[in-house]
Amino acid sequence: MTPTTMTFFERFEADILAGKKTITLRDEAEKYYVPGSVVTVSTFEEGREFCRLEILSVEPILFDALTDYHAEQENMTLDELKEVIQAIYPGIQQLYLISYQLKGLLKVN
Ligand SMILES: CC(=O)Nc1ccn([C@H]2C[C@H](O)[C@@H](CO)O2)c(=O)n1
Repeated sequence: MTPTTMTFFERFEADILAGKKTITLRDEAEKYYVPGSVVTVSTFEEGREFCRLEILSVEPILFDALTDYHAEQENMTLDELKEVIQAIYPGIQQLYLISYQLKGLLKVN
């Protein structure tokens, strides 16, 4: 079944809404997103919905193949990006690069 939701750590919300963060790198468990589908995005911490994203592509990529270009799309340096990924997924090699575009903001209650 096509996933319809995605979570992000709250600290990345502003960058996503500003269009500064246009990819995310996830593990095996999140490789099932479907290009063309739209997902509702909420914060991991509180489950607060804040936007909708259209999934543009999902591609496998190895941790060791990450470059400055990927970091730029995450609005980070490559060192920062690698540190973030290792903190979330210790020791991971196989990642999935999910690119997306902002489809709409969700109203704050
Ligand atoms: C909250 C959750 O379930 N998982 C993740 C995994 C990754 N991210 C962010 C962190 C980096 O910007 C990229 C690369 O992994 O994606 C996230 O916000 N939440």
